[in-house]
Amino acid sequence: MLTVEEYQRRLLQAATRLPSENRPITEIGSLVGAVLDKDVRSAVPLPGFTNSAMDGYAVRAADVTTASADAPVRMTVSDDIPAGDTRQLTLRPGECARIMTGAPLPDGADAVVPVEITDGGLEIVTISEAVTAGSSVRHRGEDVQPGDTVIPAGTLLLPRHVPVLASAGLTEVAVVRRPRVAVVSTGDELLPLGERPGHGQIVDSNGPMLAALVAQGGFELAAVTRCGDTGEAVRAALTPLADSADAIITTGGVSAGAFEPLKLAFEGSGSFDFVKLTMQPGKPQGFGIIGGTPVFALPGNPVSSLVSFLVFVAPALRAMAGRSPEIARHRATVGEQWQSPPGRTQFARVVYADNGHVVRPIGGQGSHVMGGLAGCQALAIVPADVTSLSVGDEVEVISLEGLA
Ligand SMILES: Nc1nc2c(c(=O)[nH]1)N[C@H]1C(S)=C(S)[C@@H](COP(=O)(O)OP(=O)(O)OC[C@H]3O[C@@H](n4cnc5c(N)ncnc54)[C@H](O)[C@@H]3O)O[C@H]1N2
Ligand code: MOO
Repeated sequence: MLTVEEYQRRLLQAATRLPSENRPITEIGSLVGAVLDKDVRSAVPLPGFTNSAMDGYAVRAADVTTASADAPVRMTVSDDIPAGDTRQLTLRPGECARIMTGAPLPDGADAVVPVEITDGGLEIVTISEAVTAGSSVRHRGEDVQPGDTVIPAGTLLLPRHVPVLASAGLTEVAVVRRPRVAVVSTGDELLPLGERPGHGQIVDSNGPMLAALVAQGGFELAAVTRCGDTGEAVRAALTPLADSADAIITTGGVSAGAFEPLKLAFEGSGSFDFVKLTMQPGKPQGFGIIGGTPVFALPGNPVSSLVSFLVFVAPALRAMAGRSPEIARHRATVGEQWQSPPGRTQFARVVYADNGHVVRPIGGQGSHVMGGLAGCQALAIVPADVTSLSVGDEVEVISLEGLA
């Protein structure tokens, strides 16, 4: 038997980072979740032009230094400058221009008087407070200079990176290609979604669940298919996918039964290993390489498949995508006691209390319990040498509430 950590290391060794690809900036939405392969340097200054930070009046600060509530300054309003105004304007001495947030400051102006300290006049405006030079002005290049690195290589692109990426004057971005993942459910008992199972049959739920986990993890789906319980059926399903996908995930057919199709297809081939792990759920696992493509053969029980994906497959896919392999964990306090099997790392289904600081087990830890799976919010990781959790103990937890 191997430990969880030993098996994780074995799979990570086989997970090589995928090559870089240049993607057009117009596909920026689909770049979120990818890792930058090269520094992003801005081609332009940001802001690109000096502009107003407030709705108000563009002025020379020197013209309003005496303005106060008791002695307001009255000025001629020479122009209206909305955002998007592309004219090159110059302010004449003694005049001001009504200006909106984000509109280009006219030459000659060096401050903006917010509309709130004026009477809002359209032809003549009365200003009742002084402003200093530079006030409410955003200067060209004050945020970013051309050539500045705005996002370093190795960064996982998130929504917060999008504004600067969109504005940096680039046409392409180099990112590590994200793995295209094929999902294959094995089992003669499986029916497609929407069909009503007869006696001995079930709907394939692992396929759609893994497809959702792949998408949630930020990877691409190459295919979601099913195949029957023979070695030939498995080989016929997997061989073409090895060409079109960067990784294949199968479920079922890896334990000790008389008809274990993954084992029938690949055991003894030299390219596949079937192992038992000191974990619960997720004990039987297989891993192999077909035509250069890694194949993660997960156990068929739905809970075992989900846990195996998070613990073994997600880290490997993340490494292929150039990301750090570890998926996020946090610590929580046990709020209700439970038992864990001796000699096994248990991934216990728990629910949160106290904003995620406290976890409680949910009833039914069987690997087939789909209702219980739907009801849990997190997996608590109980080390192999711990058999009993008591109220107040600390455990590490993988949240199932957010994105992986
Ligand atoms: N004699 C032994 N029996 C079993 C052992 C063992 O060590 N010795 N291990 C048990 C454990 S632990 C697990 S986990 C399962 C793993 O079994 P397989 O990976 O071979 O999976 P199957 O037998 O094909 O299916 C198990 C179970 O899951 C259901 N299933 C399968 N695929 C799907 C799917 N796509 N969607 C929904 N449900 C699925 C299947 O109908 C079975 O009920 O083996 C134990 N047995
Ligand atoms: O290890 Mo199996 O995955 O317990 O049900």
